[in-house]
Amino acid sequence: MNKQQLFKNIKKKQSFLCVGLDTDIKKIPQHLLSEEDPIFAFNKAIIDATADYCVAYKPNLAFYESLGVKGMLSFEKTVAYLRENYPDQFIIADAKRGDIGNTSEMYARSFFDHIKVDAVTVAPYMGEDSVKPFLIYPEAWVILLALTSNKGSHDFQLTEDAAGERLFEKVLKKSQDWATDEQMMYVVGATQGKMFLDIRKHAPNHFLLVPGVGAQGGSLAEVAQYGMNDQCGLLVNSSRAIIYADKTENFANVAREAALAVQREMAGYLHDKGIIPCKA
Ligand SMILES: O=C(O)c1cc(=O)[nH]c(=O)n1[C@@H]1O[C@H](COP(=O)(O)O)[C@@H](O)[C@H]1O
Repeated sequence: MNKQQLFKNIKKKQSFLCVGLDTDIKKIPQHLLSEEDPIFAFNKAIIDATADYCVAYKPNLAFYESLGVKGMLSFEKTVAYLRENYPDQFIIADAKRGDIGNTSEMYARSFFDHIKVDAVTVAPYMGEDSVKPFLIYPEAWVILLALTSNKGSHDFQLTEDAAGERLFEKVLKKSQDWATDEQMMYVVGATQGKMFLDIRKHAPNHFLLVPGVGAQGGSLAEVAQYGMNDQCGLLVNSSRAIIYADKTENFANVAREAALAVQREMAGYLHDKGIIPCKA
């Protein structure tokens, strides 16, 4: 999916919500455990319930890999289900990959040739040749970690060189030699508040993947205030606060309500920015 299509979907749905499919076998409702593939059954129910209110899904590979081969099958089935039934959804494999070029080529092949997602999260630490193999696929996106949502983001990302430039700023600047805003996005944590202003100084037009609202306490209002650009430029992820909003047999309906509440708030911000004509 290209940038224009993504923006079109955002306007149509009046939403820039990405639902995170961080599906933990220990957290899904008990009654699903008798299903042949409980993880897929859970994902399918969550997707069917929330698809009206979001534009993207982000399965995090850790949750699938932790179950071995069975987990990877659930992951592949989930992506295939989205592709077939919700082709307008942007699919992000949250894998935080990146290795020497020869190995990154294999990661890229797995996500873009084999599984066919729209985007993969990539760590910038190993530099250009670790990122470029992901960029040879047309309409495939790299989402590069820039300023993450966790406490540890201070350890390296916020450190300054002698000239006062912070590491995440170097990442933003240097990576723009590798790809344009038609193929690269950046991860910026919702917990970073006013730092979005600094991000936008270096990347005014890029889409940002913003995790950290909901369970991590980041403010959607601040993200919209400091991070939104004229084409929205934001995909805000929420995982636990939506998918585990309820643990009973009614879980999918409650997840739908949780997604709807976020979508309504987002519609307000899109309206305030003049991106959509009227409040939902
Ligand atoms: O790359 C990510 O998606 C990511 C980056 C980051 O800085 N912080 C962050 O929380 N994430 C991921 O976003 C999701 C957040 O989940 P919740 O806190 O449950 O909404 C998890 O899959 C995290 O691994």
